[in-house]
Amino acid sequence: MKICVPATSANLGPGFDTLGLAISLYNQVIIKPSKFHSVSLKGEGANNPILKDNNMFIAIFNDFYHNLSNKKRHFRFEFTNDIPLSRGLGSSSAVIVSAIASAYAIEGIKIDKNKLLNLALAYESHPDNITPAVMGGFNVAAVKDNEVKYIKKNMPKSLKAVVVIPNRPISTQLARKALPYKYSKEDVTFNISHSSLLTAAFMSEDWKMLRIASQDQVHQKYRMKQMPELFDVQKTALKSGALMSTLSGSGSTLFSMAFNDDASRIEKELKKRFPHFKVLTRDFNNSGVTIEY
Ligand SMILES: Nc1ncnc2c1ncn2[C@@H]1O[C@H](COP(=O)(O)OP(=O)(O)O)[C@@H](O)[C@H]1O
Ligand SMILES: N[C@@H](CCOP(=O)(O)O)C(=O)O
Repeated sequence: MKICVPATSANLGPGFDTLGLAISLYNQVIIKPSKFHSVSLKGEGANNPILKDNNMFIAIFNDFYHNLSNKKRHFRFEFTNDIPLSRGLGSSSAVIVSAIASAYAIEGIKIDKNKLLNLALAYESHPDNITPAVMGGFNVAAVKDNEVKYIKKNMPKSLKAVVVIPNRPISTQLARKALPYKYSKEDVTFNISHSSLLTAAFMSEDWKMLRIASQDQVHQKYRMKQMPELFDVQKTALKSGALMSTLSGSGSTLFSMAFNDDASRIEKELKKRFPHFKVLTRDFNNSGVTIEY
């Protein structure tokens, strides 16, 4: 059985805890019945002791598996991770979503994607990564009575994501604590207007509007000053023709969106200016988590 889940970029500037989209960069796990419990890791985090000794995927999988099954079985888990850890590309959401999906799949129980999303919400309270991780595409999401209410739009093939992944992580938990407790009415109004405009721009495919609509006053400046080079990355991406360039989730990745024809020039420029960071160009993902039995 094979589960594949995409990376996600949340917030998209002003849409704090609300907007997110899925990128064609994946974590994959193959699970096989086995005589003993065993784990193999390839790719991101392969040498990280946390993933070997205290793996969040295995813990969540076990929570669900023990509730769903009355059999005592052991498994071999073969992970191939392309989503970097704590870089703002939704690695924790990918783990949560794929672990829950795996526990159902290994028991042969079909799980509706809406149910999967709401189960994932118990592990990550903000819905902006888990929604695109499950559904794919661009999503606007809110939580009401422990349920995610969302609207999805498929991303067109004419656009690409260009991501700049720094060599240092930022923990989402700590980055959330770094934000102010209170905001001025001006900042709140700024974000409501820009987030609404951004959503309308995605829905109507008015891509030229993104540069203005993706501005934010609520989280980026507080987080990016911990890694001031990120301001230069953002400026370089926009100067090279990106439609928008925003801190991906809580960072440290900078996400930019561009027309296909502009993406390779933007990638080249970013690689030249920031040789110590990883720069990737990817399509968007519209299918979300996939399960192969
Ligand atoms: N492939 C993985 N396997 C197991 N746990 C993971 C994996 N990727 C991330 N995690 C867990 O998620 C944490 C990172 O979460 P977080 O700081 O929210 O980063 P991100 O911005 O990438 O979502 C890691 O410290 C680890 O506990
Ligand atoms: N809205 C959240 C998004 C966190 O995304 P991640 O990919 O950094 O986990 C936030 O901004 O805290």
